[in-house]
Amino acid sequence: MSLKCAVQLGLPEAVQAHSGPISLPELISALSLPPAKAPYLHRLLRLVAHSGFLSLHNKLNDVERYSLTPAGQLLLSDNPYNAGSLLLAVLDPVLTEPFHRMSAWFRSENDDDGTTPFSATHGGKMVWEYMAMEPEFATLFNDAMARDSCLIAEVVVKEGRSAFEGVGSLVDVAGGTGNMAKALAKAFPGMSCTVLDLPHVVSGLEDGGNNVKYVAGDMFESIPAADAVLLKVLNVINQLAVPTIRVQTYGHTLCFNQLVNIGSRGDSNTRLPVQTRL
Ligand SMILES: C[S@@+](CC[C@H](N)C(=O)[O-])C[C@H]1O[C@@H](n2cnc3c(N)ncnc32)[C@H](O)[C@@H]1O
Repeated sequence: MSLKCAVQLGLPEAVQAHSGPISLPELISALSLPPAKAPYLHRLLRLVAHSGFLSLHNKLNDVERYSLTPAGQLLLSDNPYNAGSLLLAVLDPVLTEPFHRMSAWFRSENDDDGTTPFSATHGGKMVWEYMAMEPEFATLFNDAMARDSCLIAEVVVKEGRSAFEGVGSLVDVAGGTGNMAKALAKAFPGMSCTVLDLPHVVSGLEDGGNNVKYVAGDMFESIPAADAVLLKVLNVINQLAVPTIRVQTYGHTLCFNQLVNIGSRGDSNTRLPVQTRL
């Protein structure tokens, strides 16, 4: 929550904009905060530094100064790999409120009606159902995931290159707005990529060039045929479902435990015999 506050205040940008490490009084002024808040900002800075996002420089003339660490640079809003938007999305009350209900949920005996802490908080709606009906939060969340994909895609392309050799077609299941697929299609021009996601996420998105296309659908109903399936965020599927997919459907993992071989191209659509309960 301290980090969320720092991001909302624009602290990373203010630290970055200063020529050299910045002091508390200089930050108070750069952020246009009331001078009386200085002791509290000092505590916040200490916490953010302790978490590894700021470096605390040796006291020069008894003045503490701060600069961004490499992790802190990821919080800058103009960083293409910005992680601040993901932070703001996951710490939005829409997603944090349900955690306040978890103990009550554990104690309740009506689990078989499918209620989750999220649905108990949000009028009975499951998370993706909620997003389909709340475009403002869905945009915040989808943009955050898209930014995250830029960072992860670069690592995957660099470190996991060999896993894609011989893959002519790939479907990114629950691929969001398609940044991962676009990055893979760019890195492997011979591979055609399909992004499967729910209609409210992909409808209206333009196919990204010759080798990226979007398919609106439900992964629990069918998945377009392809050489390989990419599941970037496994916890989209509940913990019980993941082994089910590996064992019953594909059996063999190709890459960073989220790319799964589904056999030869041209297979008929694959069904996942699982249900999500997020
Ligand atoms: C945590 S996001 C991950 C998005 C993307 N894979 C990424 O890592 O940036 C989970 C995605 O799963 C999608 N999703 C949830 N249930 C789905 C379903 N039944 N069928 C297809 N997509 C689904 C959501 O719309 C959302 O885009």
